[in-house]
Amino acid sequence: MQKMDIGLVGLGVMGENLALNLARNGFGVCGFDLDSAKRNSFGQRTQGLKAQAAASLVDLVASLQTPRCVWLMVPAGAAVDAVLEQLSPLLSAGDVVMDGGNTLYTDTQRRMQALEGTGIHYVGAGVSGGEEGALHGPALMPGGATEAWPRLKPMLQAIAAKTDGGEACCEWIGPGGSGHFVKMVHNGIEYADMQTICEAYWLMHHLLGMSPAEMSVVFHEWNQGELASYLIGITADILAHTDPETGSALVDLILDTAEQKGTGKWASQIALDLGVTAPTIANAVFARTVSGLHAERAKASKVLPGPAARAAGPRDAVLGQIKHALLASKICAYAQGFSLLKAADREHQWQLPMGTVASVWRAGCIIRAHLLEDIRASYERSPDLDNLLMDSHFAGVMGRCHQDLREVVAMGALHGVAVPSFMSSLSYYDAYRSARLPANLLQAQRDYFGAHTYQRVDRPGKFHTRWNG
Ligand SMILES: NC(=O)C1=CN([C@@H]2O[C@H](COP(=O)(O)OP(=O)(O)OC[C@H]3O[C@@H](n4cnc5c(N)ncnc54)[C@H](OP(=O)(O)O)[C@@H]3O)[C@@H](O)[C@H]2O)C=CC1
Ligand SMILES: O=C(CO)[C@H](O)[C@H](O)COP(=O)(O)O
Repeated sequence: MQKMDIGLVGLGVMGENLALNLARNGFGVCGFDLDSAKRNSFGQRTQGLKAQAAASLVDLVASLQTPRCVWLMVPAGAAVDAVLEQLSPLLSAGDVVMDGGNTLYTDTQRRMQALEGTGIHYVGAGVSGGEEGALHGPALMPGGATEAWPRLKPMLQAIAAKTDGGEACCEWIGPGGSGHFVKMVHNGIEYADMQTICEAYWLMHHLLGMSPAEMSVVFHEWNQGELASYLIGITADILAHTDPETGSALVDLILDTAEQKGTGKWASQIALDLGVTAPTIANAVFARTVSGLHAERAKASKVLPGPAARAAGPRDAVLGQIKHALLASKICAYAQGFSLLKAADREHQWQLPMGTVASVWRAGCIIRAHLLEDIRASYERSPDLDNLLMDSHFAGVMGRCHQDLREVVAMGALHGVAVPSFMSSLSYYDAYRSARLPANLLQAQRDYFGAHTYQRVDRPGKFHTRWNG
């Protein structure tokens, strides 16, 4: 029997579509899922293609050409460990295992260590693009055992999304857990991007009294210019969608409680661990957590005073300001994400290719956006850029947009509309561009109560003062 090129474990939303994508690109795929219904569905969907469903992991391994290549697309966490426990004894030195789930990068590092000495090449790959992307072209961010790359490269680059210039959105990221780290940062930016768009929508609703259909037209228009991105595009589609049963805009009927699987939280936690300032990303996570307090918020809305939102200025002028605020906030979120990459790179010595990361995110993934080409170009100009905001192009855009970001944050504050992402982006921007901050007073406070010492601006050394003596 003809051997297959790759085995795919986990035939859920992503796994089945990735397997189909591989098969359509001419690679032989053997799929396995614990759920027999999913195995049967896979068999049906791949009829006529070089693909088959295996009844067990043993059968899947037996179906593969050597050195074998197995792609895991099961839920992150315990399921990956469970699969590896059964799978690794069936494999030999030289075989490749790639986990494409949203795995915490330290788990990937732990699994790599556990496989040390077996000769199995372990890879942690970021995969983005959702169901559609998996089928038609995801962005792929593989990292881990470099020996695996020659084996994976032809398959992954064939199925990956392509930019308008035909470049595959899949490149080798680096060693260790770097592929999964990059995907986690992608998701942190995704959280920030989504929350900022939600705040723009909410301001249009409260301050301009716009209907979802009217907003859809605006988002559609914005999607033609420098804000062009997948998330702006799907927002335009969502706002135009009518519920067939009630005739209302479907978005108005959705419960305002956001769920999360953890990647944005990890990005924020790791930013704190690495001492990276990432408030737009962290506030996007907090915006989801406060949305979860549905019943409490309902009570508080009747007790806690605040201004009532009312009409704010001429529609076109306010929309122009919100558009600029969105762009400025988006740039701040990317700046924070790339700072996180830079800090992790320093910590782990991964030699992360920043321009390549931006390049891989240009198509296929959820944060794909017009602006990623500019980010790629800025890291090409200055690979060691301290902060994306310091690139001349982005400094110019911020110069053009920061005043409108201020106006929009002020509007939110004055009208009692919560805009945590806009606000934190502005504070991030203002803090970063301040040659002096009030941390001198903070150091004095620390020294006052805890004799923690401080440094002076006029002479070297560490100093302590008896402040109340
Ligand atoms: N959905 C998305 O847009 C994206 C998801 N991801 C990540 O990809 C991974 C998979 O996501 P997704 O496809 O959405 O998840 P699904 O839940 O749709 O699919 C996972 C599949 O794995 C199966 N499975 C679980 N344990 C095992 C096991 N031990 N052996 C074999 N199969 C198993 C599940 O079966 P059963 O249901 O019976 O448990 C299920 O069919 C996750 O880590 C996710 O975070 C990454 C990018 C985008
Ligand atoms: O990785 C993804 C996209 O890039 C997944 O869709 C992920 O599940 C989104 O995260 P969350 O469920 O926390 O919103």
